[in-house]
Amino acid sequence: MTRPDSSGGGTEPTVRRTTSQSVPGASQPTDATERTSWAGLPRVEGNPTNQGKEQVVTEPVLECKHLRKAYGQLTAVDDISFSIREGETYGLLGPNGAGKTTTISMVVGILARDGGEVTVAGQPHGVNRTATKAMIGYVPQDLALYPDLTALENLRFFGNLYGLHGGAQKRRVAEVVELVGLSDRASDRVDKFSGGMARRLHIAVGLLNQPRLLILDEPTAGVDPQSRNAILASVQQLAEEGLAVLYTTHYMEEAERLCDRVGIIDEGQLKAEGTRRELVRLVGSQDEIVLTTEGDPAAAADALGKLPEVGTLTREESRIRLMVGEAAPLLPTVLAAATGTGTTVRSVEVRQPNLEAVFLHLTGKALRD
Ligand SMILES: Nc1ncnc2c1ncn2[C@@H]1O[C@H](COP(=O)(O)OP(=O)(O)OP(=O)(O)O)[C@@H](O)[C@H]1O
Repeated sequence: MTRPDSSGGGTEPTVRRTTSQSVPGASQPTDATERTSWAGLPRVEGNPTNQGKEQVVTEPVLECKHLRKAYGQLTAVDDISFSIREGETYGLLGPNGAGKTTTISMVVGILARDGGEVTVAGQPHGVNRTATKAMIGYVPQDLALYPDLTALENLRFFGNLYGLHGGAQKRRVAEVVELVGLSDRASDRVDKFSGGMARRLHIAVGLLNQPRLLILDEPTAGVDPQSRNAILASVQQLAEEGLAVLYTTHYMEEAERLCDRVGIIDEGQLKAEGTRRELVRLVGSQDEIVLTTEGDPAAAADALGKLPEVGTLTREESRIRLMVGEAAPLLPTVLAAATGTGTTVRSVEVRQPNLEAVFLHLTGKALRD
């Protein structure tokens, strides 16, 4: 399922194509209301990118400008800029070796950058900046848990490192355990956990310090579908409650399901950035409607071909394929035209262009090459 975005409504796509394409800033919020966020911070309702989500008027929680990192002759990150606002989930989507981990390592402040700037909540951030690091929760790709301790013992250990003690620690540990859905396994040793449960605990550790920015590096790599769903649901909930989330993945489906905006990264460069709809517009693709009919498919195809909204139409026996702009609002018209000829429509399938197609378009290769 893809979350709605605010790029519809007949407006032109705002994706700019440059070396690194970007959608600047996104639209300004209109309906701001104060409330308290999950992180305990005052926040303003609203999200710059999603209709149906809340809009935000604060400055970006994270702003990266012209990040650059080379390993010897290899430029692993080449002039990458992006920003993330409160309540927004930003996905870095790219294949293995694209530069995702190098980028987020600089954002976290565990890798010195060769160039560029990072600000967290408006403050300069870097390897030696503890004040801004305290606002970040980082969940690295490799698990950093003690297998012979229970989940609770792990959380208490990391809580102590964060300076959380006594009642505050107890409350926070209970909150994060609940949030990742591990309350009933909290007293079990981690070496008894499935890979997915350990990943969820790993996220809980990253949340202990009530971060404003949560950074997750491929958190679903190698986990079972149930844990994957639990992880995605937790991340979604956290973003809804006000966290800014930076999420790297090479799974297109996750980027589509979870992220308000996606940056497509390849060979160290941000090739494009925007909402799913904005990115898909780059390809210029149309939705495809496939009807399986019974009765007189030729007559149905004839009637459908006369609809002004229908572009290319092809028919293979009882299957009729139509290329249209946006399929959803057109379905009643399409069905009425087909059945108006006395033809029965057995099934309707809508296929939308996806980020895989965008990636192919921008880089000339498949995401999973
Ligand atoms: N410490 C290092 N020394 C030398 N080269 C490195 C180092 N770390 C990463 N690289 C190289 O930099 C490039 C980007 O790597 P990076 O790990 O950032 O990619 P990634 O998109 O996170 O990939 P993955 O999904 O496999 O983690 C790759 O070519 C990688 O081999």
